Amino acid sequence: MTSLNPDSPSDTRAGFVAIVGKPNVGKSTLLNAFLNTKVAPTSHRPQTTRRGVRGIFSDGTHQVVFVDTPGVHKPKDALGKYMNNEVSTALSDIDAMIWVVDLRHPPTDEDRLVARQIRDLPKPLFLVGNKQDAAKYPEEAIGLYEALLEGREADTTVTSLSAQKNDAKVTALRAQILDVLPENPFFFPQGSASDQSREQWAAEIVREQAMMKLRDELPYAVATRVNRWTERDDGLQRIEAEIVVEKAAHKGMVIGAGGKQLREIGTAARKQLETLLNAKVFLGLEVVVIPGWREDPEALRELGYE
Ligand SMILES: Nc1nc2c(ncn2[C@@H]2O[C@H](COP(=O)(O)OP(=O)(O)OP(=O)(O)O)[C@@H](O)[C@H]2O)c(=O)[nH]1
Repeated sequence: MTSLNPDSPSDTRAGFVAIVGKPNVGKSTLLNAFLNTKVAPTSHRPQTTRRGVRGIFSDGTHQVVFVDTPGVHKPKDALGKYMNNEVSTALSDIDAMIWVVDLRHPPTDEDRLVARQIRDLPKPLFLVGNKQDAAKYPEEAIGLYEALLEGREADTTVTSLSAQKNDAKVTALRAQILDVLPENPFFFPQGSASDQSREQWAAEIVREQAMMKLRDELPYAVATRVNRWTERDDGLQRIEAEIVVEKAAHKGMVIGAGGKQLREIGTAARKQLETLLNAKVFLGLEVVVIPGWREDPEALRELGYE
């Protein structure tokens, strides 16, 4: 890998670390906890993450580029295939990997799928048992996950924690990860937290809120994009965004009776954006139909899934 950042301090360690695991185990929550900020969307719904979002943590001498990945699952459509492909891509050129599992439950077939993908990769692995706060039998559970790595020869470190509580264990794990990074110049400037544009990031915040509020299959049939972002002299951030649905019938379902649901999504997203940007935000939201976008390669590309 070559340095993208000519201003890197000397004698540095830097590398890429993929965060993998089945849907809904807390990968994005862990990424946000490592960075103490929100770079990736999280929700109670599986498959919230669609792209390999990169979150960057730097101290004076180390830089780790975490690559959050969509949950590994059996794909049902072109979007699902793209999501699984993001995982394979993330694993293809990394310096270490984090496998996140949910300690509240024993392993499932999806966990076994992930274990098979990573077991023989000769890179340091951090097995993270997450949701310890809500697990009844965390020690038994982590043992079951460890057993799926039987035969693995490369370094494995096992930790149980609660990403949501973001306690000292998260900081300790981050320090252990920094320790295994190879000697490299920094890949990004010291202050960067993510490689996403602000528009991509804000679109993900809107999608997160839409996914939390919509029901049934609808959360999976929406995409979001920000088309315009202007800053007024008084600091107000004016963001124009679209919620994309697959069918005309879905449009009304997103908008809701009298526009109530769209207003709720917009208000929740605006509040998040205001907190995270520490600025007043005007968020304009429109719902548009791109028929069958989840199966349409061109539409997928246009929506940033390429
Ligand atoms: N109780 C508890 N819940 C957690 C913890 N970490 C994450 N969660 C919750 O688990 C859910 C899924 O979290 P995400 O971070 O979106 O999970 P993910 O693995 O990135 O999900 P995908 O997008 O499906 O791949 C959310 O409702 C989180 O609030 C934890 O430490 N304890």
